[in-house]
Amino acid sequence: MTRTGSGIDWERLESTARAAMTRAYVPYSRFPVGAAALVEDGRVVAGCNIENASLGLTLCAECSLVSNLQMTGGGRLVAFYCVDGNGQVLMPCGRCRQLLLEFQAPGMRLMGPDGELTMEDILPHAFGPADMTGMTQQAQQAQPTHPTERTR
Ligand SMILES: O=c1ccn([C@H]2C[C@H](O)[C@@H](CO)O2)c(=O)[nH]1
Repeated sequence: MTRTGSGIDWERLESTARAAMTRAYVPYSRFPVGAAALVEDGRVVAGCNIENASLGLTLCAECSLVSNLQMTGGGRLVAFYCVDGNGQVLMPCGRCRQLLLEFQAPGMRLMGPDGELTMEDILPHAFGPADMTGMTQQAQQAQPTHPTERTR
C-alpha cells in the first residue's frame, strides 16, 4: 500500500517526471530517467539524465533538476518523484541524494517504492549545509584566497 497523507499531489509529479524521462539523452545506457519536484513557492521543476561519451561525466536526472531549480528562481524542494524508463519509481543514486539534500525544504518528501520517504530515511547522518556553516573561524581563515581576491 502506498503511504501518503502529506497532501502532496503525487500524480502531478509522477506525470511531470514521466514527461521529463522522455527527454533523456541516453545513447550509452539506454536507461532514461526523469525527475520532478515541487518547490516551496508552488513551481514544479524537472530533469532528465544526460549522458556523455566520457561516461563518468553523465549528468543524472536529479542533477538536471537542481540546475533547473536554480536557473528558474531557486528555492527549496518540498516533494520529489523520480522514474525509470518504464515509469516506475526509481530511488536516487548516492550522489543524487546528496544533491537533493542541499536543496530540500525541511521535511521534504520523496516517493519511494512503498510510499513516502524523507531525506533522513534515505541519507541518514548526512553531511550537509549545516556542517559547512559550523566551520570554525580559524578554519575559514585557513582557506586559500582565490586569485581574483588577492590585493597584491
Ligand atoms: O538516480 C539516478 C540513477 C541513475 N541515473 C542515470 C544515470 C545514467 O544515465 C543511467 C544509468 O545509470 O541512469 C539517474 O539519472 N539518476
